[in-house]
Amino acid sequence: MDEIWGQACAALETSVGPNNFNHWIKPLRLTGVDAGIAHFASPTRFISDWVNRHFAKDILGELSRHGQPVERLRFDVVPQTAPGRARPAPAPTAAAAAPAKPMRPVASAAAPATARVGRTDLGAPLDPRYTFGNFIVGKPNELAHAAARRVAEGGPVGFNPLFLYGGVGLGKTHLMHAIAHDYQTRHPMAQVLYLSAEQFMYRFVQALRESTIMDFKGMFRNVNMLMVDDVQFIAGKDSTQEEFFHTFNALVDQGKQIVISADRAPAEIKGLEERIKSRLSCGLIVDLHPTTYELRLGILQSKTEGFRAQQPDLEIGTGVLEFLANRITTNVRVLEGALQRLFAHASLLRREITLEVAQECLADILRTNDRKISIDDIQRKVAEHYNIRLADMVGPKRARNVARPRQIAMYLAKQLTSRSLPEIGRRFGGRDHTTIMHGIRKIEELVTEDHALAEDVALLKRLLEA
Ligand SMILES: Nc1ncnc2c1ncn2[C@@H]1O[C@H](COP(=O)(O)OP(=O)(O)OP(=O)(O)O)[C@@H](O)[C@H]1O
Repeated sequence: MDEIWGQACAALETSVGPNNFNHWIKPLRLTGVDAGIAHFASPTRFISDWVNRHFAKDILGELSRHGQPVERLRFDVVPQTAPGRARPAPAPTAAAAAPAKPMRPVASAAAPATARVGRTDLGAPLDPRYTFGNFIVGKPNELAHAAARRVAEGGPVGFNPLFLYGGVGLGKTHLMHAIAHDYQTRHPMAQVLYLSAEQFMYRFVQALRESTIMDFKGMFRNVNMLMVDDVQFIAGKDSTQEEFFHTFNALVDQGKQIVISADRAPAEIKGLEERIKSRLSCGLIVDLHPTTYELRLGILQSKTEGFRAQQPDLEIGTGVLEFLANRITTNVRVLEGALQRLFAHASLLRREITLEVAQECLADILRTNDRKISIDDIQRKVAEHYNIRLADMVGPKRARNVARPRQIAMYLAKQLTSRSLPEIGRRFGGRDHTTIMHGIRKIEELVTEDHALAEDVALLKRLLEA
C-alpha cells in the first residue's frame, strides 16, 4: 500500500505542483483501501476538506493508474505531534473549516472599542475598521479568509506561519488586522504584535543604536502572536533578516503563532535568504487572488450600506455599482476611493448618483483602468485559474496539466491582443510561431467538444475583459 501511495504521490507532485502537494497532499497518510474507498489519516479537518474539494479527482486518478482502483476518498482526522510542538493540533472547528459563503460579510465579533489592547509598544496601531465582519469573502480570498479565521481562534494551529500574499490592495493588511482584533477579543490577556517589516527594521536599528538589543529581543520573544506585514521589505537587508530569522525561530519553537504578508510567495522574493524562505514555507502559504467581478460588486454593496447608514437619503442609480465593479478592476483600494469620491460629490452637490454622474466624477480613474489586455495579464490569469506557476507559461514542461493551460493562454493572447504569432511565441519562452499556431488550433478544436474547457475559456475571457 505504501508503495502504491508513494508512486501516486510522485505523480501528484507533478500534476498538482510542488506547492499544493507539500501543503495539502503530503500531510496525508493512506491507511487502507476497502470496498472501493481509500482511507486517509489527515492531521486536520481543514486539510481533508480542502483536499476533498480540490484534489479528490487527481488522487482517485493516480491511485487507479497505479493499480489501486478506488471510487471515493474518506478522511479521518488524526492529529500529528509536530516536532517541537507541545500539544497536537486539534481539528479546526466547523466554522474555520467550512468554506466561506461568497459575497456576504461574515459574522464576527465586533471590532474592539480600542485597537490598542494587548499590544506591546513595538507594534503599529490596528485599524478598527479592518474586521472579519467588514471583510467580504469571495472565491479569490476564501482560503485566505478561512485560514485567517482559524488562526484567530487561537490554540495550536496546524500551520505556522500563516503566509498571506497577493497583489496591491487585495486585503492582506485587512485580514491581518482582523486576525489581531478577533484573537484579542478571544484572548484579552494575550500580546499580539502587529507591525510592518519596515517598522521591524526601524526598531531593530534603533535598538542597536541605543544598545537596547536585549530588550528588543525580549519584547519580540514574549508576544503570543507576531504579525509582520510586507515582509518583502527586508529582502537584501542582511542584519535585519538575521534578526528576523532568530525571532521567527524563537517564537515558532515556543509554539507562538506567526502571520506574515508579502506581495509575492516566499520563493519569489529576491534577496531573501534561502533559510528564511524555507522557514516561511513551512506553514501555510495562501494567495489572495485578484478580485472577480462578483467580489468587487459585493465589496461595493457592503461599503454603500456603510455610507447609507451615515447618509440615509443617499440616492444611487441602478447599475452604478455594477458599472464600477466592471470598470475598476485594479484593486480594492482604488475601488473604495472611487466610491468615496462619488459619495462626497453627491452629498456636497446634493445630487443623485447616476451613471452619468459616476462617469463624469470618476473620469480619471476610469481612464487609468481602461487599459489594454496584455499577454502578461493573460498568462497570470490563466496560471492562477489552473493553479500552476507563472513560470510554467514560458517553461518547457510538457505535462498536460501545464501544457493545456499554456495553450489556452496562447489562444487568448491571439484572441484578445493584436500581437502576431511570432510575437506571442517570443512571450511564451521563445517558442516558434508554428508551436503557437498548433496550440491555438488545439484549443479551437477542444472548445467545440469539451464543454468544461469551453466554459473555462469563456470565464477567463470574461475575467480578462472585465
Ligand atoms: N475582501 C474585502 N472586503 C472588504 N474590504 C476589502 C477587501 N479586500 C480589500 N479591502 C479593502 O481594500 C483596502 C486595501 O486593503 P489592504 O490594505 O488590506 O490591502 P493589502 O493587500 O494589504 O495592500 P498592500 O499590498 O498595498 O499592502 C482596505 O481598505 C481594505 O479594507
